[in-house]
Amino acid sequence: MTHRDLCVHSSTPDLRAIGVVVRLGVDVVLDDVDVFARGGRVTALLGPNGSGKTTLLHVLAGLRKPERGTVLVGDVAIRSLSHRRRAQTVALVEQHATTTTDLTVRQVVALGRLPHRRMLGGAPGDSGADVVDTVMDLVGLTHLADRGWTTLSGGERQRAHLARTLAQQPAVLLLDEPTNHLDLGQQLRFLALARDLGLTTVAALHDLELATAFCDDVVVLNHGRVHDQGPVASTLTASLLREVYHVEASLDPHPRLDRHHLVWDGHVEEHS
Ligand SMILES: Nc1ncnc2c1ncn2[C@@H]1O[C@H](COP(=O)(O)OP(=O)(O)OP(=O)(O)O)[C@@H](O)[C@H]1O
Repeated sequence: MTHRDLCVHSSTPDLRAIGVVVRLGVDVVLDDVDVFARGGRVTALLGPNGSGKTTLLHVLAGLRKPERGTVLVGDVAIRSLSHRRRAQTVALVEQHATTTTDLTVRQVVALGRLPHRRMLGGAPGDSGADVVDTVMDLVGLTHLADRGWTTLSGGERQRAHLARTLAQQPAVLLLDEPTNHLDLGQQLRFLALARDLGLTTVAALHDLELATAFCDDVVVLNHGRVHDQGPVASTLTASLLREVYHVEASLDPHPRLDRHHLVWDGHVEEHS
């Protein structure tokens, strides 16, 4: 089994948020948000701290019901699906996912198979052992399969959470700051893997260089609104970076590679 065999869906659907409004306490945290993530592509979800990225990912995953608006996977409203069907369709790797358990790494990854097991009638159905083996190999954790979960380092846990999520075999993969515990090599491997899977992927990232290198499109949030969205290089303009991040920077053509890279002139505005 290879990573290509992991996709059990006949097509990779587009993901759309339409007119999403979320209020937390008295604050409107997402304000009439429209997002389009094209099927099979990797979309970076960018924006300053507190701009609404995690909240939007929870809405996209169907975990949070917006006050207004809807999320469509293909032409199906995500919240119209049963929990089980939703888990087979969309999977979220959380930013601060914690699992305190006595389980081994392999058992934690195997939890991702639960939405695919037959719940009634006694027949265990597909145990998905080959899927679990494949995803553990993909994230480079096979050698730690029998280790206790609590003995893993932060980066190893992050990779195991990705493996558990991939074991769900979703069509849509949502990642909340997936590289924050990873060393440089693991960051590059992780995002290359996410790209190569060919799923509809939305990844909240703070590292604009990684977003530029690995993502096709970007959605930029600011104060709970979509500031702009579209292909990476044409969307992350110097004026957007100034307005949203208050830095003097631009995406310039890379001198050696066939892509853009971030150039920052060293100036940064003080907090007002
Ligand atoms: N339970 C809550 N009650 C009130 N405000 C909340 C609540 N949870 C989150 N917020 C606020 O909602 C806003 C959006 O938070 P969110 O976590 O979605 O932002 P983010 O873009 O993911 O931030 P970061 O980059 O720092 O992780 C923030 O201003 C946050 O303080």
